[in-house]
Amino acid sequence: MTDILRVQTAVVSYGSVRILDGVDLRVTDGEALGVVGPNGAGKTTLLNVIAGAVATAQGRVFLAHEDVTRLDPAARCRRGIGRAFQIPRPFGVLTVLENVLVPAMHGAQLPTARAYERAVTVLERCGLLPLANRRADTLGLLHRKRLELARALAAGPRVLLLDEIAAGLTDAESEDLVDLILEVRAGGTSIVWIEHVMHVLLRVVDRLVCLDGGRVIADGEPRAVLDDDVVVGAYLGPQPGVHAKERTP
Ligand SMILES: Nc1ncnc2c1ncn2[C@@H]1O[C@H](COP(=O)(O)OP(=O)(O)OP(=O)(O)O)[C@@H](O)[C@H]1O
Repeated sequence: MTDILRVQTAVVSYGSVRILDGVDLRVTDGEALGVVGPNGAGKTTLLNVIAGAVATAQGRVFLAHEDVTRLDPAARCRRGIGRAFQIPRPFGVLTVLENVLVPAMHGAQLPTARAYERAVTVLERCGLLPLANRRADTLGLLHRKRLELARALAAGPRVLLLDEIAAGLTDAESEDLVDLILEVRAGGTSIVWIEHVMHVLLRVVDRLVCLDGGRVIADGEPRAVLDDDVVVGAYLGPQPGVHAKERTP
């Protein structure tokens, strides 16, 4: 299987504190990878390294065969790394449609007419077409999350990075979002998804990586990773017989 994304030996420090300590990560084309780990493990920092928002002091980031290590987030977005943030970041004064047009024109670099077509298709797919002319700052949380996803999709990502997008949603709303992400995945987009809501994550991902203290401590089949003693210990400390998944919300 071809790797669509590869991180080699990512190292990030803030002052004397090492946040990522030589992280290696591979995502094969079409794969959905979940990233878990206790608070402060370095998950968002890893996503920042992939997206280009934070530089790795060592190592490399590859998208397919291209070394993108020195590219900024906008250039990585144009090449196919899309991102949806935990806290949606729409342009509040723009309409829903305008919010999706921006990445279609500047991320996917489509000419205006095609950007409109892309925006309408994505809004329809995300269930937002009826709200196309609403100002983004008037939307409720689920719709803002959908818009966040729509903005990432409008850029036409080959790899979609998702950061705790189920946070704050009800179970029914999360299920709704999962159905949408499953559709995205079925369309061939690879996914790297950080999520604390484990039952939501498990509906989508093929593989889980667990980070702790800036290192990968487990990588494999999702249930096996969650049952791994090292992972259980990272979440709970030494409490034999209690599993990470029982403690995760
Ligand atoms: N810009 C920064 N300056 C200093 N420390 C930072 C910075 N960004 C992150 N950190 C620290 O790096 C560590 C890892 O943060 P990160 O957000 O990557 O963890 P995480 O695994 O995503 O955590 P959570 O699950 O709580 O979101 C934390 O201790 C955090 O406080």
